[in-house]
Amino acid sequence: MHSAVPRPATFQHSGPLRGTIKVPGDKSVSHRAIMLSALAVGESRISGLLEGEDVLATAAAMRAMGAKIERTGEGSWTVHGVGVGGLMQPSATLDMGNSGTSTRLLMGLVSSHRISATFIGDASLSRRPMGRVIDPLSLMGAEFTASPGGTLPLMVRGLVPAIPIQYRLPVASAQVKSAVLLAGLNAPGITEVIEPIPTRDHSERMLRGFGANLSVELAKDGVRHIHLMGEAELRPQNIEVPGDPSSAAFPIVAALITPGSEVTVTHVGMNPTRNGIYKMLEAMGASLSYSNEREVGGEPVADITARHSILHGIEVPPEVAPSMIDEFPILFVAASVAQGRTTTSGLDELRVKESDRLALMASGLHAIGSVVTETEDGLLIDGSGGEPLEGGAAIKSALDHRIAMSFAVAGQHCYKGVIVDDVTPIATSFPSFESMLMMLKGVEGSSISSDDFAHS
Ligand SMILES: O=C(O)C1=C[C@@H](OP(=O)(O)O)[C@@H](O)[C@H](O)C1
Ligand SMILES: C=C(OP(=O)(O)O)C(=O)O
Repeated sequence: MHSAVPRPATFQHSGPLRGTIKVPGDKSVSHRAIMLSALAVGESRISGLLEGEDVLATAAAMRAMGAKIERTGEGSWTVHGVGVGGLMQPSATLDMGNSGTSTRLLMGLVSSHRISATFIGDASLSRRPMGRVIDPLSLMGAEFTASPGGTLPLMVRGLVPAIPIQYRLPVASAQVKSAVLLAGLNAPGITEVIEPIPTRDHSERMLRGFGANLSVELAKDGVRHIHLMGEAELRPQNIEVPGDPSSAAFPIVAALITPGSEVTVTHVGMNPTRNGIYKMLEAMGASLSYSNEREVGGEPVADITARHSILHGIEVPPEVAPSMIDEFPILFVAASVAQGRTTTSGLDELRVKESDRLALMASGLHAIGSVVTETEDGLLIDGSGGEPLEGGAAIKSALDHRIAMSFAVAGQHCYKGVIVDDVTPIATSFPSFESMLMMLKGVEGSSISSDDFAHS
């Protein structure tokens, strides 16, 4: 897990950002690739895996439950699965670090195996609500002993045979959907998840790719019904993980707000359940172009070119939220330098991520001179109209990688730069973020720390 020693860094404005980069593999797809490979019978090969701390926590947990997982090269991994139903009793607690996805999806897997597991995590993860997965998994027969408020540390005891259920998601969450489906893999009969608001569908795509009997029916009212036949036998696969659209959003917004910039990010996942940020940036006037559109590992991908653009404020429709749920922090940065007001609502979920992202973005943007109003479920931002913000403030990243990266990008548009008090959380999802930013800025020696370039 990431070092307990905080590392501050200063991010200054620069000349144009230029270049072509590839961002690391998609975090959601990487977690699922490890988990499903570990449940297949035989050897799967994964390329382009995100080697960030969150995914490494998933890999360590699957190893502790019997899968053989090896790194064979940069981003290249082989996994010998144990078969659905074959997970073994872990001998120690499972440390999930900072990762909500690892925790919730693995709680699902353990729930339908004859094993028990204790999950622990860092201070941020230990505050996040697990009741949303405890509820359906209890209906499937698993037993839980959780900390007050349904938080970590918690213990799960699985049941075999688990009870297949029909479950309507009370919250738009791909993690809850996936936890139920993964538990359903080893339950006799059909597990059905009813999804009133669509969320990222990587689990559905990949389960089908591994040979599970899964169907999705779109009812007349637009509600998705996902059926999975349990006691599945998964066949090993070769999986290529697309680049993470959530990570790509940071260099893309940096290019959009920095005069003279042109940046291309290749091989970016363009799954329609994930690309809301790009749609909203375009609605704000962003110059984005897409090329080399193709399919990789069952997911659409494209190369995206972003050119500096005059952005204007918009009203973000709340129904777009699930398709860009992790991108609001960086959207707020774009909004803070746009012309006019950007309005967001329906974002209660942002309060239970790695941090309360509404509160932290509001206070941080205010501290660097942006005009922000925090509401119960969103932010209203009156942009600077392209003028740089004052900057100069020290921002708390609060164990939240996306807060750290958002303010690193905001530093690009501040007279006095931005100090991020701790950039170590960035390693959970985008370990090469700082060197990538320096490369685009044209700063020599991409391994020097951002403290160094701040004074160069
Ligand atoms: O299923 C996933 O891989 C994820 C789902 C989302 O969480 P919720 O399910 O809590 O919305 C997202 O915020 C997270 O980064 C990854
Ligand atoms: C919310 C996130 O991840 P997780 O829930 O897996 O911690 C994220 O990556 O922004």
